[in-house]
Amino acid sequence: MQTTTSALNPQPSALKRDPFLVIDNVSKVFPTPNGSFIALEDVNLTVYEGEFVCLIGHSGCGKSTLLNMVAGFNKPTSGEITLQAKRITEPGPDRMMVFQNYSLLPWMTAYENIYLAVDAVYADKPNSFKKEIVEEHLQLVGLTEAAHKKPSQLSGGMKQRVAIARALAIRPQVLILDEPFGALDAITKEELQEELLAIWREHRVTVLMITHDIDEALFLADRLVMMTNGPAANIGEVLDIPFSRPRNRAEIIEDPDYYNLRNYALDFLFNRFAHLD
Ligand SMILES: Nc1ncnc2c1ncn2[C@@H]1O[C@H](COP(=O)(O)OP(=O)(O)OP(=O)(O)O)[C@@H](O)[C@H]1O
Repeated sequence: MQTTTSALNPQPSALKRDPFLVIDNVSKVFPTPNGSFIALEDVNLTVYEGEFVCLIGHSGCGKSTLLNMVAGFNKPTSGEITLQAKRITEPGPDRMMVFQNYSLLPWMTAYENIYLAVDAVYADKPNSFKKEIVEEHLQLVGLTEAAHKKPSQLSGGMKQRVAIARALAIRPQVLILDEPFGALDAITKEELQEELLAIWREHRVTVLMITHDIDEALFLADRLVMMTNGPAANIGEVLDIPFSRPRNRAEIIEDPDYYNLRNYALDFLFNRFAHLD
């Protein structure tokens, strides 16, 4: 069942808008040698245009399975996912995904990695147009100087900046991030969180992001979707994150609501839906 904690938070203005991305009664069953495995059951979520939504839940609860279906890599066994009322059945340039492991082509430079994606989507546009997009997005993530370096010559944070620039260069409507900062050190992670918020503010792209870090979710998200444990996982609760934007990390952690929300999410994960193993 999906609820919103009205005691802690006011109704977000987002709820008055038209639905943008709708996950409607979605279940996912995987065939396995031991029979069917129900990963997700009856998942419902409505996301509004321009929202930043984080998903949290224990390892193996089905977060990636859910976002892979939004990306179109996988199909629901039952139910449907729609973007602007159009059913998602396959991957498309309107939804771009960024993974924890960067997934850059190692033999290509940062520039070439982004160019390849831009070229695939804007094949019939002139070269000058495509080059301009690549340069604009390298600049957006502060990598103009490193444009001609290959992934092996880039730090983890730089590689993830390239991956984010590549995804945004396609100008998606939805940016899907699967634990994008999970492999980064704490300082780089905070820097990239700030950059992501600045980019999101400017592009007004709708973001769905998996994280294992409650503080990261509280800093970034408009809403935090908390998933129950699998098998047959679904959405346990959705927390509205009320902090005004632009957000300032130092101010947020001074806010008593921050600790109320943090404790609420911790209680959900480690008491109410503790991982038994
Ligand atoms: N192709 C598949 N075949 C069978 N089972 C699968 C398949 N893909 C995922 N699963 C199972 O579905 C469940 C959800 O997996 P998923 O990767 O979505 O979890 P997650 O919440 O993203 O985990 P993590 O946080 O560790 O990345 C797990 O039990 C997993 O073993």
